Amino acid sequence: MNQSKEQRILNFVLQNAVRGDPRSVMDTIDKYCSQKEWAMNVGDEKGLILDKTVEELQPSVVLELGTYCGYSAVRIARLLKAGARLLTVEFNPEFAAIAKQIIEFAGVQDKVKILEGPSEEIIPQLKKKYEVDTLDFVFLDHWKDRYTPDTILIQECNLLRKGSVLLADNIIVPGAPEFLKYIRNNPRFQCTNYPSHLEYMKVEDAMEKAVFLG
Ligand SMILES: O=C(NCCc1nnc(-c2ccc3[nH]cnc3c2)[nH]1)c1cc(-c2ccc(F)cc2)cc(O)c1O
Ligand SMILES: [Mg+2]
Repeated sequence: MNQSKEQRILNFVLQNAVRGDPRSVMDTIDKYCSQKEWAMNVGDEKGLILDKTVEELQPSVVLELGTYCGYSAVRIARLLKAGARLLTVEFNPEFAAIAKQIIEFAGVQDKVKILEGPSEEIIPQLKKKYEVDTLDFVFLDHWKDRYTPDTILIQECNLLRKGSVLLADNIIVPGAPEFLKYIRNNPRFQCTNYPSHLEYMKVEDAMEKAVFLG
C-alpha cells in the first residue's frame, strides 16, 4: 500500500531531524514541505506570529483545533512553561497517529495531549473529562467552516475568561469569511489582523487574533 504524504513527512523527520530538538523537527518539516511536497502546516512565517502570541501570553492551558501532523503542537509546546499543557484536537486518526510520533520525536509529549474526535464532541468534554477550568489560548486551524460554531460552543461551555486569546489561521486562504464577520462584529472580542502568506507559498494569507473581553 503506497505511503501517504503525511507518512513521508514523518519518515523525513525520523531520518533527518534531531531527536528531542523541537526546532530541528520544525525546520525539517518546513524543508520537506517547501522543497518536496506542500502540506498544510502553519509554516515558519505564520509560525512566528503564533510564537509571539504564545510568548506574550505565557498560557497555562492551550487548546489547538486541527493537529494535522503536529507541527504547530510542537511549535506551541516548546514555548510552554513548566506545568503548562496543550490539548490538541484531531478528527482524522491517520493524522493523529503521525502527529503523536512527531510530537514524541520532538520530546514535547509531556506537555501535549492529542484528543481524537470531532471538535463539537470534544469541546463539551473539556471541563469534566479533561479537567479544564478555562482556556488561556485557542489556536483555530481545523476545518474553516468549524471556526464559528466552535467559537460559539467554546463560549457556551464557559471555557473563556477575560483575556483569553483566540488565534485563527487561514483567514484569507482557504478563508474563513463567516468567522471573520462573526468575530469582528462581536463586542465581546477585540480583534487584530496579522497579514502574512500561505505556508510555503507566495500567496497572501492572514491570521486573526481575538481577545475575549469577558
Ligand atoms: O484545511 C486545513 N486545515 C484543516 C486540517 C484539519 N486537521 N484536523 C482537522 C479537524 C480537526 C478536528 C475536527 N473536528 C471537526 N472537524 C475537524 C477537523 N482539520 C488547511 C488547508 C489549507 C489549504 C490552503 C490552500 C489550499 F490550496 C489547500 C489547503 C491551509 C491550511 O493552513 C489549513 O490549515
Ligand atoms: Mg492552517
